[in-house]
Amino acid sequence: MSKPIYVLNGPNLNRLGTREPQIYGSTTLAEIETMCRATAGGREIVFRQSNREYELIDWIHEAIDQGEAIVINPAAYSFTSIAILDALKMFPGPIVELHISNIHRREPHYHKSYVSLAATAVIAGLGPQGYVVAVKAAIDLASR
Ligand SMILES: O=C(O)[C@]1(O)C[C@H](CCCOc2ccccc2)[C@@H](O)[C@H](O)C1
Repeated sequence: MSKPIYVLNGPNLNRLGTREPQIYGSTTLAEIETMCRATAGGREIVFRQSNREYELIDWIHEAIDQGEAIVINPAAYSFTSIAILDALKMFPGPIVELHISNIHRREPHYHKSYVSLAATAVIAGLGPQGYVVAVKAAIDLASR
């Protein structure tokens, strides 16, 4: 029995589809969750979002004990949170960092992600479909 893939989402992503569609598209986080579950090929997906740093850290700890891979869109915490980086460095399996937008083509404060220092792979700029690519990549990396 394989262990779940954790798909974790950081601050403000609960507002996807309501603002800035020119940057993030009009797909809601609930629709993205459905896309991820449809991609998982029967594997369990744990899909969560929080605006609280400590909650994301608690879920990373849960994944350390119970998960096979992590897909994470840390949102703005990518660029600020050493605490999330430290938690991810404890995770033994593959980590795919995911950003809907191409953060490297945006404002300079979005260019350096601490999370990338722990990520196996980084996907940025594919829009909401990037979550599907990230889940597929996580499953592949976990099977190697
Ligand atoms: O492109 C991404 O996925 C980001 O992680 C999204 C973050 C923003 C989270 C979503 O913020 C929203 C703002 C307005 C409407 C909907 C979402 C942003 O801070 C990162 O630089 C890139």
